[in-house]
Amino acid sequence: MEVEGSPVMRVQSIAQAGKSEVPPQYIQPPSDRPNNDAGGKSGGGVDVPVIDLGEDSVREAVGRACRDWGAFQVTNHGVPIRLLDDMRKVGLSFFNECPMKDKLMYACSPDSAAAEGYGSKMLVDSDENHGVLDWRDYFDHHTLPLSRRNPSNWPHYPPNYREVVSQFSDEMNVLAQKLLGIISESLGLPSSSLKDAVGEFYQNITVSYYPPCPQPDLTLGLQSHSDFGALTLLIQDQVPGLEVLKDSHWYPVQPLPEAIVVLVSDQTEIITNGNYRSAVHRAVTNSTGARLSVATFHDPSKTRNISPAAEIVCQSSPARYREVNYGDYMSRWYTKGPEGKRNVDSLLIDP
Ligand SMILES: O=C(O)CCC(=O)C(=O)O
Ligand SMILES: [Fe+2]
Repeated sequence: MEVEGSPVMRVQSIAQAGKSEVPPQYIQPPSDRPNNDAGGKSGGGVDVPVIDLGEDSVREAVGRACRDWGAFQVTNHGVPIRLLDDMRKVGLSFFNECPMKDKLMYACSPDSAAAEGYGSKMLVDSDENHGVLDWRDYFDHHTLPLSRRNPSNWPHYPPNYREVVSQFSDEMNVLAQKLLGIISESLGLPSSSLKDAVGEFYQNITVSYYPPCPQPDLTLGLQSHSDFGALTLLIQDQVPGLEVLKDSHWYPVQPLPEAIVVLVSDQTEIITNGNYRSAVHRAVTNSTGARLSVATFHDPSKTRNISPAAEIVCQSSPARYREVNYGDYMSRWYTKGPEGKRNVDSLLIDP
């Protein structure tokens, strides 16, 4: 029965029906299609940097990557590789092995932003977003602070699912804190600067499942956007799909099973007064195999006001961004949609 609007379609069910064409709602306008960027991909051997966190010059390397890309991969990060593998494994089992009726027991409300559970549609319905759908299903978990973590809202299958997600959440929290410290130091700030500006982490973990798509040239797994929080950590499986925009070209992020992708997000751009800009990224689809990624978002609390750090703003470099309440910023993102643009630009004092 239809409750409100049209029922949510599960991309996995559409893919399993085996049609040679995707429904029209999934077809991107020509300007947003993946092959629009002819010749840009991996141009001249340029790649999203891979940084060994154990190396001596880590601050310089992180600073350069944040400035040039807003994105990098880290190795030697201290998170057990076994846990990365387990996280991918349980995520995949939920999508591949749970019958649809079980998955639907966890369906999240399509009418509220960032609701926990099984979803297929990122934005809330509104007149303001144009509504091409992503070729993706996902499961969103609220993981931190611990008062938000309720594992009984998460899949009961496979049996170790909840335990693995809890451990993964804790490890990502430690790594995100460490990275905010390094990023602060890379700007010549005390290591606690960014952490103090963000406050207690609100952490969400989204497992994204991109089924094979019969028309990868016309669709996107996830439309172009920058993440709206402070710092995103992402792991992917061996199937490529994540791309980062740099100088108007899209660069694939090479799957490295032991590495963790770091994406500078909008609040870090504001706090660093634009010294570091958030990474615009998207996911493309392919016709041969499903792809899985796990993104861990570290955000301020909704009540927090975010503005350029006092240590950075001085007479010679005045604030370039207006102060914003994080909760307001987030709800605007979910109604308006990213539309391939950086919403953070709307806060620029002198665009
Ligand atoms: O699947 C990916 O690699 C990208 C996921 C992502 O960007 C997101 O969930 O915000
Ligand atoms: Fe993202």
